[in-house]
Amino acid sequence: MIIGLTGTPGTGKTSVSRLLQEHGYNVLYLTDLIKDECLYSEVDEDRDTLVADMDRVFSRVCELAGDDEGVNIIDSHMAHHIADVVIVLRTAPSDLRERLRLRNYSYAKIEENVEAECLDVILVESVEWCQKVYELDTTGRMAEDVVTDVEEIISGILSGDDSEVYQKYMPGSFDWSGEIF
Ligand SMILES: Nc1ncnc2c1ncn2[C@@H]1O[C@H](COP(=O)(O)OP(=O)(O)O)[C@@H](O)[C@H]1O
Repeated sequence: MIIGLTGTPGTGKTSVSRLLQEHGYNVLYLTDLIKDECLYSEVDEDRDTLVADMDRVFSRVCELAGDDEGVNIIDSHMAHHIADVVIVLRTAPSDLRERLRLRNYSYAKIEENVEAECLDVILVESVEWCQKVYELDTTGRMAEDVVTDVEEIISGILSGDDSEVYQKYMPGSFDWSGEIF
C-alpha cells in the first residue's frame, strides 16, 4: 500500500517520515529519488528546482513499492500526485513562517509558501486528485506527537474500517485565508 505524506514545505513531512522510518515503515523520499535517478524533465533555474517527470516518477515509485504488502510512505509536497491515499500536514501561518525562517528561506520563498498554506493549495489539490485525504495539524506540536496521529490513521486504514479515524482527521478543519499578508 502507498500512502502519501504531503503538505506545504515546512509542515514537517521529513521530520515525521524519519520517525516513521525508525518505527519500521518503508519511506520513499521523492525529492531525493527524483534527483538521484534523474527523474526530471528540466531544471527551473529561476526557482532553483527540478521539474519532475511525474509519469516516470509514478512508474518508479510503483516499482519500488512493488507488491510489498506493507505500507510505503511517500514523503513529498508532490506525494498527492502519486498516491491515492494521502495525509496532508497543516501548519498555522505564524508557526510555518518561523520554521521556514529558521531554515534560512528567503523572505520571498517564506511568503510564497505561507500564502500557499493559507490558500489550502495542497489540500485542494489532494482532494481533487486522491481517493482518500486525511488532514493533520502540526501547529505547536512535536513531530513525535504528529507521528502518533499518523500511525493512528495508518492503523485505521489497515483495519479495513477507517470511519473512526476519518471522522477525526477529515479535511477542511482550517481557514487561514484571512492571514495572508
Ligand atoms: N511538529 C513540529 N513542530 C515544530 N517544528 C517542526 C515540527 N516538524 C518539523 N519541524 C521543524 O520545521 C522545519 C521543517 O521541517 P521538515 O520536516 O523539514 O518539513 P518539510 O519536510 O515538510 O519541509 C524543520 O526545521 C523542523 O525541525
